[in-house]
Amino acid sequence: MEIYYAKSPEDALRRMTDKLIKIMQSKPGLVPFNLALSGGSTAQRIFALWQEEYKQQIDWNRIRFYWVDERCVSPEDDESNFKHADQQLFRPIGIPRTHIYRIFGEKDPSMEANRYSELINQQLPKKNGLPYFDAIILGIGLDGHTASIFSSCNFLLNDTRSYAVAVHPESKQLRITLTGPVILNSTPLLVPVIGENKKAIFERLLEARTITESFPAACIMYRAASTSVFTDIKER
Ligand SMILES: O=C1O[C@H](COP(=O)(O)O)[C@@H](O)[C@H](O)[C@H]1O
Repeated sequence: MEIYYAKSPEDALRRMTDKLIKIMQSKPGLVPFNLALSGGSTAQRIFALWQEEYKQQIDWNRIRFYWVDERCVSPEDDESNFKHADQQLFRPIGIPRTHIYRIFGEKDPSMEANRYSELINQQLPKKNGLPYFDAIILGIGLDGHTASIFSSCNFLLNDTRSYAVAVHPESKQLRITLTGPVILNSTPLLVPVIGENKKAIFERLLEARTITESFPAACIMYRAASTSVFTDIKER
């Protein structure tokens, strides 16, 4: 796991974006470039930055957009991961709708997890017998979850399905999440860890010498072949 320390949240996100651009440039013939997005507040800051500063710098037309997770709500709901990407990125940049593969959070969760698993099985190339994304932007929650794999549903770290239903441990909100095997098959993982409120979990991540399944983000980030963390938290 490599860690890039930046002096501000925006700088950390710029470094992450520059890395993404380099990854894309290192595979010039690779069309489409399949990118899985996360949701939450960090993703919203990324979309705002991309819209403001990267409109001309990213080869948007090559990218096909997928999600690592979605909340089981309608696409108009403020909780929808798709809604924020759509409002802050896709519409302002003018991404063709055919390049966007959203998870239908408004549909029956189990059926939708199966449909989306099937979709990525058909759309994505495979290695090790599993589909893979060309890059994943992966978040880390304050409680150590990643995607929507919480410690209370850590069996999803080893689930054989590509996407499955998860339950938020406190709100009980249903989620659809990418599972561990496909995340680990899809490196590089680009992990933004932004803001003072992430300091405690970031330090726990750095100290997590023994990877326990009660800390899903550590399980994924230490096991992945390539994880790059971008943070504005000061180096100790
Ligand atoms: O619930 C979620 O949380 C994580 C972290 O989000 P953030 O608000 O702390 O940036 C996110 O990566 C995930 O996609 C999202 O659904």
